[in-house]
Amino acid sequence: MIEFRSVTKQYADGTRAVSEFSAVIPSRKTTVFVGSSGCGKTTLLRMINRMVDPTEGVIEIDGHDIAATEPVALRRSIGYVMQNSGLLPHRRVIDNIATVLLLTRVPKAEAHARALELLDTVGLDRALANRYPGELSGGQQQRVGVARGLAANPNILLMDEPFGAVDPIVRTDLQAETIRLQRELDKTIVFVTHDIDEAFLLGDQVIILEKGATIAQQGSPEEILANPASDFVASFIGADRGKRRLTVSADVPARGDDVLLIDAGGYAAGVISAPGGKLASGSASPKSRSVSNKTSQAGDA
Ligand SMILES: Nc1ncnc2c1ncn2[C@@H]1O[C@H](COP(=O)(O)OP(=O)(O)OP(=O)(O)O)[C@@H](O)[C@H]1O
Repeated sequence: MIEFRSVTKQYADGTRAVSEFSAVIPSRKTTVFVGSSGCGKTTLLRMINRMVDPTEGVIEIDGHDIAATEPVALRRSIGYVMQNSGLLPHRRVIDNIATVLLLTRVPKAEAHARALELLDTVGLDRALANRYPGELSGGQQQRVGVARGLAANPNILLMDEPFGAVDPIVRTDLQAETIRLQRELDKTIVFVTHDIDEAFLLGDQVIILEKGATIAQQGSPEEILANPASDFVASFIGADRGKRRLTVSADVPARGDDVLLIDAGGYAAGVISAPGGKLASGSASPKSRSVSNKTSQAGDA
């Protein structure tokens, strides 16, 4: 569990990026910070691994104040995936994935063996191991970025707008992979996005933020959709615009932990079955939770 208690971050130039933020991020679930540009999402995320230190307040991981943990050690123990993958261009895929392991003095042969396993984990062919990042597609690069984030087998994985730069079809694949990985690997994932649909799809807990990382609403997608806490939230989730109709489906019987992915037209794009199920394209199956994002043609101009 990660706990923020009255955390404030004021940068040297006086910008108050985060103001007295308090929240609990449960273990082995996905929590999504979602909000407009500049509201403080990345600052919140980076305070978890001490890339940024708070000005005030306390952040605890499993009851331990992280201020007492040496920043480099903390950073290496927490996976981090960023937009544009952040891969080192002059290092092969296998070396990029193995970076943290090699830094922590894991023998090279062992680090490379683990990197190859991780290619399997993120659904990439091992034949890509010797390529350079520039020889991969954007979606493949992001998968390598996720593999690198997982290399040290961290309990916590931080993901900062990881799919912001890929096209919508690849993005849907990567989102499905993230759900599958969370189920298979049981990590605590903290995910940042400005895309509310992505937040509702991936998040067990969604925290909608306004400027200064002020919490507009915090809850499960179902809770937020059923009861937007304010006009701001209603507007942010698109509930009052007629542009999107976000609905919670109560009429479909639950079966296990299946998740139905619904495309922009409101059709079933696939089903992810638990545990560890693969995406089954086009099959419309019952689900325990679905967040439909039905985009009406008329309102989508
Ligand atoms: N190093 C810094 N020095 C000064 N101000 C900063 C610094 N980093 C971020 N900020 C400011 O803090 C505020 C929050 O930035 P942050 O990057 O956390 O927001 P964000 O919600 O992640 O935005 P985006 O979605 O655009 O990435 C912004 O006003 C930003 O300009």
